[in-house]
Amino acid sequence: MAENKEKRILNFVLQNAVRGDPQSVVDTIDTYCSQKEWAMNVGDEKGLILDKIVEETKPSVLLELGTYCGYSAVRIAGLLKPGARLLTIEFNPDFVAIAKQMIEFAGVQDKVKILEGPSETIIPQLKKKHEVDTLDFVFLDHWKDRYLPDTVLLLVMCGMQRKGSVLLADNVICPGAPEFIKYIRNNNHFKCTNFPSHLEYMKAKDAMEKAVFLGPGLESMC
Ligand SMILES: O=C(NC/C=C/[C@H]1O[C@@H](Sc2ccncc2)[C@H](O)[C@@H]1O)c1cc([N+](=O)[O-])cc(O)c1O
Ligand SMILES: [Mg+2]
Repeated sequence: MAENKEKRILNFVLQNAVRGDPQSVVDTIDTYCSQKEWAMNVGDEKGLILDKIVEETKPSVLLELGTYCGYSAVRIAGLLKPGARLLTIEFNPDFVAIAKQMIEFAGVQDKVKILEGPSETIIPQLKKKHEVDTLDFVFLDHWKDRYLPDTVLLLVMCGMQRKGSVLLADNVICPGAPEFIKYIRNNNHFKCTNFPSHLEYMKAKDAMEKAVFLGPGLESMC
């Protein structure tokens, strides 16, 4: 495979991080991407917001959309209680290969399963093929124009959101996900909170949006 930025990030981790230590892998990626080559990891500043929300949610079954190099999968997995599992969807096979090695080096392969393919195909398979009943936590960090359709897909699939399920979306300012924000903030089945921050490794403003599902309510969602 051609040498590319993602391969260089992985090699930097393999040569500089501590095997089996998720925090070391995360810190090493942050060092590389803040000093050598920018990359679209959630990063250290927004990563702390992600950590806090994962820790307070105490999730057992989690879904991530957009694995990329595996930075947030490793970061999240390092916080999970025994038996909790993270499914992460990635459709670019090159990124799947990088993320797989990143996750294995960090020693969290027993907590993380990469599902290769586009979210619109994989989400409808979660229940039957991947034995998902409901999701406790969903991290949206893939193509920004997929945030809304995939959120609706998760809802429509019934039972994919139990009362108290948490959706956390990266980049709601930069690059932005305006249709998703408009929908989720006007949907009275969700309680939304915005977390202002900055674009990873940059000074530009960004934010994350947390949306807690309040349950289907009278007019059932299913
Ligand atoms: O574009 C961004 N993220 C898109 C991420 C995309 C990731 O998800 C899949 S797409 C997919 C599609 C369907 N199903 C699964 C994965 C891609 O192969 C990539 O691994 C982004 C851009 C900036 N930025 O500053 O430009 C900053 C960020 O934090 C970002 O997350
Ligand atoms: Mg992002």
